Amino acid sequence: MTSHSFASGSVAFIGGGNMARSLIGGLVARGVPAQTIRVAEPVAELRDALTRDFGIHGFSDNAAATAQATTWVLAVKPQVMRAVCEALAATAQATRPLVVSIAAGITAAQLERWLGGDLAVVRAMPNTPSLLGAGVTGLFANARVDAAQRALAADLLEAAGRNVWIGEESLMDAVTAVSGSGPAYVFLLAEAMQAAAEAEGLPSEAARTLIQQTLLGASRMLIENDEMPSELRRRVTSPGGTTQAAIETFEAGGFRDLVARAIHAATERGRQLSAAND
Ligand SMILES: NC(=O)C1=CN([C@@H]2O[C@H](COP(=O)(O)OP(=O)(O)OC[C@H]3O[C@@H](n4cnc5c(N)ncnc54)[C@H](O)[C@@H]3O)[C@@H](O)[C@H]2O)C=CC1
Ligand SMILES: O=C(O)[C@@H]1CCC=N1
Repeated sequence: MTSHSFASGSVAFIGGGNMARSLIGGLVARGVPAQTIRVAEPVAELRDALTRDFGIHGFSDNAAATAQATTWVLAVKPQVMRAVCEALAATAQATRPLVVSIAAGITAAQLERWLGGDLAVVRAMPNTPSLLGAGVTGLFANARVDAAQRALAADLLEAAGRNVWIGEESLMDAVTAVSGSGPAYVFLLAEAMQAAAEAEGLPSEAARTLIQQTLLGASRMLIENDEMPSELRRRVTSPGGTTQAAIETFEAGGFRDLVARAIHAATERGRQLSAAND
């Protein structure tokens, strides 16, 4: 951690599911003292696993978890966010924490309103590679977030990977559609490649290794070569060769348009989640 550690206060996670687990694991791995991390999770097995694996404090009650915390991370599903916030409004008004939400769709204004108003809110959109410290998080801060709180939120999410600050909140639904959901698109590609490889006669295990290492190697080239994807693709594509045959098939099938429509659908769903759970 940098100088903005939570040693002066503590961080309370509300909801101890998949994403909270990834973020908590990242914080502990980066040396944040476990005794400064609290989690409220109603499912006893999940709560016990978090306290056992990371040595953090577990609570079944949200109010108890937040009572001593200067930073709250709201990590419940969008569908329960309003009820969770409204039940914590009195505590929020009494203690004025920095509120960080990772929920898809739910806006900073909604969170502020449900928590009683006039609060510093950071909306964050991490992704599951956070578990490995290889995540990326889009962050938006409302006007009440000061420089120290901004640094605190950045530290919190940097434990999970890289951060990208977004100036306009309306773009957070596009962030969600690109990087929040994005790992699933890569996994879908891996599933489709696996099925196609087996259809061509490759043994399952051999195909698995070929696909895993291809996705890893291509991702590393995207980052480490720092060249446009189109240029990297050009170098794989010999004229009249095998790659060209595949790429022409993708293009003829409307691959780019399909990706655009998928990301648009995810962006729209983010907006709908905001309206549906208001
Ligand atoms: N899974 C992902 O890839 C990502 C998820 N998100 C967001 O993170 C949030 C959580 O998602 P996941 O971790 O995937 O879901 P999850 O279902 O694994 O975790 C949510 C947890 O909240 C607990 N919970 C339910 N009601 C509660 C309450 N009243 N008080 C406290 N805890 C309660 C549940 O028992 C569950 O363990 C969602 O809002 C989602 O939009 C954001 C980025 C990526
Ligand atoms: O699918 C979802 O709604 C969440 C948000 C981004 C990834 N998972």
